Amino acid sequence: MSSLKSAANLHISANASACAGDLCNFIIEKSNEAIKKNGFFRVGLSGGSLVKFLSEELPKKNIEWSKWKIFFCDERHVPEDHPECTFTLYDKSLFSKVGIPKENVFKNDSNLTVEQAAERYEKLIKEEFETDSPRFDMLLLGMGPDGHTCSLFPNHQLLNVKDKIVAFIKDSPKPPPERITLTMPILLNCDNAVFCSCGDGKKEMVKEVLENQNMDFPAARVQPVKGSLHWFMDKGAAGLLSNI
Ligand SMILES: O=C(O)[C@H](O)[C@@H](O)[C@H](O)[C@H](O)COP(=O)(O)O
Repeated sequence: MSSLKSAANLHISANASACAGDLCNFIIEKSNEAIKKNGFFRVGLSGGSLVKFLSEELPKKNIEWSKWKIFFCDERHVPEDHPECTFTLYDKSLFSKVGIPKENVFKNDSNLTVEQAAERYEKLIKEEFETDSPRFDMLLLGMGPDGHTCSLFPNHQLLNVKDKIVAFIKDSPKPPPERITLTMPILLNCDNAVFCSCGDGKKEMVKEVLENQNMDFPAARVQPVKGSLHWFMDKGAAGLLSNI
């Protein structure tokens, strides 16, 4: 089996700021391709450090925001005024600045139970994509120090969910505990799975995932079947990779 590192497109920048710039240039290139082909760019965003990277760089770019349809790869199931709500973090630092139409951002409904919220979000995605097997143009992913991505954590039964597009978790090892998340089959059925991981603190896990392809770690399992895999990193996160 070829290593994931050889299958992935590696983009290694000098530092996190350069990585954010390279990532956003790539996102715009792919968004323009998707808009030209389908009229829209349908993208899933993760939380964490990605919020800062995208919010710092994307407002500087010339983007047809009315052609973007934004979903969340995962979302903490908390009220919108909660400091950990990924939608609100993006809304304050990005959406409110670029004037993306509100109807183009598909957010969680925290007034429901987490079970109901997952069901609602799955229905929303199926309706928007007009199919029961939606294929995102791009999923923007982070990787935690434990190798999780979205809200798919190591040794968690959620990793094996195959009959759902969106699932819920009530015992997330990364707080807050209740979240909704895209499932692995959706991550594998997208045109571009794009990880962004920066900082020395990620280098051991980056090696485990990309070089050792240790499938205990969810991020190692993300290799789109008919799509492309991209890893945007700074030198710190890529520090233990050989022959790069
Ligand atoms: O909402 C979340 O918590 C994220 O979606 C989560 O999956 C994140 O992407 C990773 O934890 C990496 O986060 P960092 O990039 O901040 O390390």
